[in-house]
Amino acid sequence: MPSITYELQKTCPHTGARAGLLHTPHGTFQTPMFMPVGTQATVKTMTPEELKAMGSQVILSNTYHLFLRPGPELVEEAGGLHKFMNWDQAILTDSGGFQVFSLGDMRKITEEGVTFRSHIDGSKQFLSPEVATKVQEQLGSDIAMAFDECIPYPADHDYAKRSTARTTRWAHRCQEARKAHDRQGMFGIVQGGMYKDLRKQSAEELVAMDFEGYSIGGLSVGEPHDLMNEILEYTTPLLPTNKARYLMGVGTADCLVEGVARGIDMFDCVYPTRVARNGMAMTWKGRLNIRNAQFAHDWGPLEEGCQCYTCKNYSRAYIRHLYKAEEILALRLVTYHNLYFLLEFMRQMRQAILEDRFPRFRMQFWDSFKK
Ligand SMILES: Nc1nc2c(CCNCC3CCCC3)c3[nH]c(NCCc4ccccc4)nc3cc2c(=O)[nH]1
Ligand SMILES: [Zn+2]
Repeated sequence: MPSITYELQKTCPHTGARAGLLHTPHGTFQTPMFMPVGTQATVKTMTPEELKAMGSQVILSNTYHLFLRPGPELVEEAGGLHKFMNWDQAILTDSGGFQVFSLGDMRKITEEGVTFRSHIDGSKQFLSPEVATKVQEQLGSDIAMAFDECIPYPADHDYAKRSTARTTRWAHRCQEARKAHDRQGMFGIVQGGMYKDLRKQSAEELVAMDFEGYSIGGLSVGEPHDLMNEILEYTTPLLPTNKARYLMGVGTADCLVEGVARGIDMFDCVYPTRVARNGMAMTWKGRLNIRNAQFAHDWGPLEEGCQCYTCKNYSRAYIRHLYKAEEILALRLVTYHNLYFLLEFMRQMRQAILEDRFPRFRMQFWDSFKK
């Protein structure tokens, strides 16, 4: 019995949207689901209790960052990530590919793997399918990601073809290197750039390797939303319906609703937590920067009707004051609201799918969402 199983509950008859459950060794979570990002073994400014209170059931952490600091050995000594950070629900770790490739010219890619300089102390480091697989086993996440190259945008067909073929060979090496199938699942990551022929080949070859789930990588890398949706529309149906699909790096309401409409079950993004630290609050009508002078005398909540801890206890005027005074509580209150907003957004989409009214939900969203 694999450690990760997806249970399909309902598919929307008009779109590709679906609702389901993902069963993991650390509990089951509902899909579609947004996964808050905890890069360095913490979702910045939030405690595990607050994350649970807002309904978060799965969080992300990262091989790249934890490999460099504090090192997988220390986390292993703690008994794994769950014990280290006191989180007893599901954890998904990214394989570090994306972060290394975002280092730009501080890295060198070969068939063997990637050598790069640590962004912390400039030391020479090496990541490969084997190293990334071992580190994720030491971290003890419930879901690990295969080690891949996220192809930049734009990229020509020849580069995308060669890179995707290497990512497929790397995926096979990850499968070969795994030793913890019983307690850790691994997702294959579909690449192929913006080329449908390469997406098809990547998906088919990864599906043949029988991963516990599949990510669609190489998107949300600066391409227009229409192009992302076109690639999603083409690629998702190539993946098995009895396994979860995870779109990496997507975390704004407009992209989430279109990803759900095309059959995506899981999403992650640093966006809600990152922009919160800059005063940006996410709302059903778009986003607002609370530091703006227009909110100085605004005694209402960040968002009318929001049931989150922040909106039930604090005014826009107070939160604006906290930002102006550079008070740490400001970061916590907007982070809480942004994560709650996205989790609530996913809950409402899931409910709409289960009640056969997702197309109406999607239309109403677009009617009220201003860019
Ligand atoms: N392995 C892998 N990871 C990818 C990621 C990282 C996903 N979050 C990982 C977490 C683990 C820890 C850190 C993040 C991506 N993130 C994005 N877009 C984010 C765009 C964005 C960036 C900043 C703000 C807003 C949007 N595209 C991605 C593609 C890939 C990919 O192909 N392969
Ligand atoms: Zn709120």
